[in-house]
Amino acid sequence: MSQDAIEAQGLAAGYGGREVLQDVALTLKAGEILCLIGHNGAGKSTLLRVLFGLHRPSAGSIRIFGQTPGTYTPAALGAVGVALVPEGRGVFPDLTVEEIFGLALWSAGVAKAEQRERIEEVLEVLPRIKEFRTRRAGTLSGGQQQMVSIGRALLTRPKVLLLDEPSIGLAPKLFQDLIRPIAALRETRGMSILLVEQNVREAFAVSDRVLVMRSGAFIYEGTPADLDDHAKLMELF
Ligand SMILES: Nc1ncnc2c1ncn2[C@@H]1O[C@H](COP(=O)(O)OP(=O)(O)OP(=O)(O)O)[C@@H](O)[C@H]1O
Repeated sequence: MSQDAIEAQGLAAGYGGREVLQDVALTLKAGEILCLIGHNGAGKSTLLRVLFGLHRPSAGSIRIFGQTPGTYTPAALGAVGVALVPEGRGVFPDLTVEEIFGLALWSAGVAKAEQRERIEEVLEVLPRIKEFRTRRAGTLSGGQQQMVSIGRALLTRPKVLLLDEPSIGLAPKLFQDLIRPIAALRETRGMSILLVEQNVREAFAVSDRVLVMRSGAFIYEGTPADLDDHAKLMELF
């Protein structure tokens, strides 16, 4: 039985008859940080949505730790330890950070007695959330909202984290401060991370492997060091 975190074969998906992903095969190894890059519209978000059961593929198969969940829905994926942090943060602006976390724990069915422990765990990874935990999300900066969005995903103790362009709207230093503690969860918890990013410098610094997508298919696979050559990267991107 495969112990890869995600193993997808022959994935195809699109919108209204227009194919966006074509015959995509992807393996995310257990405990690996895999960076997915590509130009706008290449299909990266569509792939994450397919992997998280938000968009139904027209062909292909997906296994999570060697198993195919009975129903391939976000709830079923959440139950086997997959979490998605979508592009654009998606935090409810009128709720406080504590309320957002409370809602996430409630929807994940975490018993009241365990909720505090889960929140403390997240605050250990992202301690700066403590500074603004009683504030409404709509009043927070982009970086703070991104922290809340990732923190909310961590509350479910995911084994596999799908991150869709967490650097959007963040200064490079802020993104570095955010991504490094998340990447460290690979070491401390064996978490596997699929990171879609445009901020190549910071993303490569934490990644084991890189996939480049163009027009719905992978055109290159290598290590961050292989892509150190700026000209090569530009040619692929
Ligand atoms: N809900 C949708 N309905 C119709 N077309 C869509 C939808 N979402 C995405 N698309 C189209 O699918 C293609 C791939 O989009 P996708 O968002 O997956 O790319 P991406 O690589 O994540 O790009 P970006 O970096 O801009 O987010 C694009 O042509 C986009 O316009």
